[in-house]
Amino acid sequence: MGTPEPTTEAGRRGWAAIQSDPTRAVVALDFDGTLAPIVPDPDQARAHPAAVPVLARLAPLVDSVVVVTGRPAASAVRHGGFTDVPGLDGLVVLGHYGAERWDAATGRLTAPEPPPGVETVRRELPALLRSLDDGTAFSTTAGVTVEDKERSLAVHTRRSPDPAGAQAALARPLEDLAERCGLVVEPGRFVLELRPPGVDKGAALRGYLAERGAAAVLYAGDDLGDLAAYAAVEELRGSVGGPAGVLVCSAAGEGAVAELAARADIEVDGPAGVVALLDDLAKILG
Ligand SMILES: O=P(O)(O)OC[C@H]1O[C@H](O[C@H]2O[C@H](CO)[C@@H](O)[C@H](O)[C@H]2O)[C@H](O)[C@@H](O)[C@@H]1O
Repeated sequence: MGTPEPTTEAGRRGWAAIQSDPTRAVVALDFDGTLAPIVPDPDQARAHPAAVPVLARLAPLVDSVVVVTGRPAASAVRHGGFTDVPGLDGLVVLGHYGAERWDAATGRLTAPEPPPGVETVRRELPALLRSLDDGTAFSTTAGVTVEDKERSLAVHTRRSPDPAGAQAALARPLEDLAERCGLVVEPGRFVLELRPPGVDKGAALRGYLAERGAAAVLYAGDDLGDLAAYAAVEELRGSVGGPAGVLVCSAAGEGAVAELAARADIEVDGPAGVVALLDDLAKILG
């Protein structure tokens, strides 16, 4: 199969800009659902087997590769297998939507202290979930799991008998708890995350592109949290002198986000499709 073509004029300009001056192009990628296939247990997620090899071939051909993720940076590094990879010595991981940063070049992790509201949520969340449990197999909380991300807590419904129904039923009580604790609820693919406000993937990506002086960016994502990065690319590529950009949607699996697909320039079939696209790009640039 041939390389997918961007379907919009702006996307075609972005794709052409990456090829005309790859040394000023940034390849920015979400982790779960984009580099790593979605699995029921977040702790079992791993980068697609071909992801790290293709990134290692692509990174030396472009300005840089950056992973922009809702995971803690250390978690993405661990689950991605990003340490000590020849070719990925300049890799940057922006974790917790940009609140954290890991640099492969130094191995240094910058992770500010979580605000006190996170500890309050940690204390109160179990009782809140118990109060919503009616004791049946189809209870709102059946199969619901909590991922403690240190700076935030994520309530996952993917393993519920009704993932979308459980997510909808939990939204209001979790929003109330988040608000009382000075946090916000970040919705995602069968997940509601209670996290500190003030950062998003759009701001994280903008900051990184400015730091690199990028003339072009490819951004690939699959989840609601990626919409902020999409918005940043859309705004930047529409501004005079701003970097060109191409938006890739990694669309696959239950809970895939229709709005991303609608705004993307290129749609691919999950992490395997992302890897194939990056492989094509590496071949074009190599
Ligand atoms: O920004 P991302 O890298 O896409 O991270 C977003 C969240 O991804 C993870 O949850 C999602 O993937 C899990 C593993 O495949 C899946 O079980 C879950 O249903 C998805 O929502 C991760 O667990 C979260 O911490 C991230 O915020």
